[in-house]
Amino acid sequence: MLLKAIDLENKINKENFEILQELKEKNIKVKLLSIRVGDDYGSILYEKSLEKTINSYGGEYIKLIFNEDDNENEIIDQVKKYLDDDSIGGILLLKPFKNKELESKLDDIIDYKRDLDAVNFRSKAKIYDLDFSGHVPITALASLELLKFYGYDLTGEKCLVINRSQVVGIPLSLMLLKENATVTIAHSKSKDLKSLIKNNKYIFTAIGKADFFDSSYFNSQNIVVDISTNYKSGKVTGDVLFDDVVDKVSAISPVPGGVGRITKSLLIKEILSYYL
Ligand SMILES: Nc1nc(=O)c2c([nH]1)NC[C@@H]1CN(c3ccc(C(=O)N[C@@H](CCC(=O)O)C(=O)O)cc3)C=[N+]21
Repeated sequence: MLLKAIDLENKINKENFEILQELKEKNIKVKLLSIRVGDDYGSILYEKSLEKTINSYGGEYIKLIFNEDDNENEIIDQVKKYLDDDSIGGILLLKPFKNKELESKLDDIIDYKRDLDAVNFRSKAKIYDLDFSGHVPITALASLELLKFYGYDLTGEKCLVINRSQVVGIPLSLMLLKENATVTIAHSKSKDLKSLIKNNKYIFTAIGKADFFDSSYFNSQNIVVDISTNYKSGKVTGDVLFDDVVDKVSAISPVPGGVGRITKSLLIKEILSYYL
């Protein structure tokens, strides 16, 4: 089965437009601030996707872009200036980038209420507590929502998460735990990914290597959620060599047209809630 985004995306977008109508009546304009340091491909793609969407909502997209070697204090000062503007309903710090010290400082100046991807220490503490009532990392949420939309119940199921980042692997693993799944976390240094994949039913991958997993990795029980957006030969592609794998597995989400599209719609949903 193909776990495509379109029906769930339409459902979320419909709800979003209804909220937007309410906001328009109150003369409220939606404003999103994103911060990028460096030139990560997925981040640039996300920016383009968000820009189009925010514009279609008549909102405003404020995009801050810095180089990896820009002065750290200047970056922080610039960001702080925008944070004073409380007409901005959501703040997104795009990841990954190299400077971890700067990343951590930026994470924690983003205030909790507008912390769309739950990077601030208070947001993270709630997630650690398996309390997902505030903002949660949207890509992780999108992966889970896509499966739920197609009726999958993760209770007691073996799930393998191939990623250990703050915005994908860690929060997704905790969200899966909350769904009563049995979770294994793998990463770039994991040995024998093949047998790990064969020993699990649900495979969530965000290793960021274009077309890395061919059909030899999977069996007919696997349900594959491809979270990555990589670039290869002028095209957007996931971690899974889709054409080779699609007929072998039980279900797979495509890239593009899968998790990324849900992520974008859910981000809009999250930011709209600030203004209600
Ligand atoms: N803090 C943080 N949170 C993120 O969620 C995050 C991030 N940093 N850094 C970069 C990656 C990448 N990412 C995408 C989300 C949606 C699309 C998207 O809209 N994709 C569409 C369109 C792609 C196209 O233009 O073909 C699709 O897959 O169908 C792409 C990429 C979020 N990321």
